[in-house]
Amino acid sequence: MITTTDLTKVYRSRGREVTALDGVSLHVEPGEMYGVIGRSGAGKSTLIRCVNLLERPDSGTVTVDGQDLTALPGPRHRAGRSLRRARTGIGMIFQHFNLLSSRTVRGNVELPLEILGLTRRERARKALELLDLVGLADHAAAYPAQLSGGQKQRVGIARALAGDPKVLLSDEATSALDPETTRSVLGLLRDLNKQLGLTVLLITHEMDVVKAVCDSAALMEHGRIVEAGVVNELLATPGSRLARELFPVAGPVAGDGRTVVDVTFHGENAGQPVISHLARAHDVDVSILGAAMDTVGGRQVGRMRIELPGHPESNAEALAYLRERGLTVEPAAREAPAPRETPADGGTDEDPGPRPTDALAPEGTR
Ligand SMILES: Nc1ncnc2c1ncn2[C@@H]1O[C@H](COP(=O)(O)OP(=O)(O)OP(=O)(O)O)[C@@H](O)[C@H]1O
Repeated sequence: MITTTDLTKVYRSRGREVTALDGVSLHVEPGEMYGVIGRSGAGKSTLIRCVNLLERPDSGTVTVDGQDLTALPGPRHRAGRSLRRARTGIGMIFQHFNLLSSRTVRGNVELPLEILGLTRRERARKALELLDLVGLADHAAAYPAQLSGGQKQRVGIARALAGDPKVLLSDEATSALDPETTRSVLGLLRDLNKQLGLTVLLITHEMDVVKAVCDSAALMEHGRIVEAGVVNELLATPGSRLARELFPVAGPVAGDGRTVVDVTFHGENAGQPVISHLARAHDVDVSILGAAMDTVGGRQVGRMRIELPGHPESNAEALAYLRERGLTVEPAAREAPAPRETPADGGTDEDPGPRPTDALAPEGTR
């Protein structure tokens, strides 16, 4: 549904050049919720703004619903008619909602409908239908200042859906909201994704957002996608940075005469008492050093750091037993280093690593 090929974008200001996108290729399947995660300055906003050509890439292509938007004619800083038409199929929501304070809730949702040329009566009907969809029909006459943040974002979502888009772009839409409101707005996005078959591309710096709603995800650093894939598959991929970021497990890593491994449970095996079976079948004492369990896409997933006495070679059979049961087993690594500061070797012994839940928080918010 969305494909970007080798996108590059360099900003030039006051003699300085900043490469915001450095060859970004991304593919979002129809009906998918796809999260792009990365730290501040990674290039996420630039990427999402290139998808609807609010920002024109220097090179590369953007195809949405089979149409190459980069090939559509238009002066450099103004969209041509064909691009404007294509954009009605792409809704967008923003971190700070971008509502007009002088218009009522209904007036805000009607704005794109006015631009689309609907009659007054059609606009009113459609706006109320959209407000009903986001659970705000009874606030149609209110002004944005009278709404909570979550309600404002719901208005933003209703407005974004005015052109019956197939694609919704979400630019940090929950970053200004508290955790509970975040959950409810993400729940709404998930419902709309299912109900309308809406493809959602969202950018975020919060792993919890990816965990809560994304089918697929990409990790972005310095204008590049460094890892991408289906979240459930990444969780089963040894060495996956995203898996480590999604389920960080604390605890000491391997030392003398000990085997310390990170085990990822996913799919069927998440509910099985595999560790106690391991202890019995191999007559081995298993210590659990750390664990993180959660639900991804409605399925229980988790990671656990376990320690077995003896060297890894002496535990080869026990580790094979876990792998045979479909678990991903890999040598315990330090918690995933924050992307921006990642040293090539993954950290030093002195480096305690980032805290588990905020590894990707923008600087200044931690
Ligand atoms: N209009 C601009 N002019 C100059 N530099 C820019 C412009 N927009 C973005 N940049 C720079 O491009 C890089 C990528 O910025 P971008 O906003 O895309 O990152 P981001 O991952 O979305 O970060 P944030 O979450 O802080 O917005 C940054 O170094 C930023 O300073």
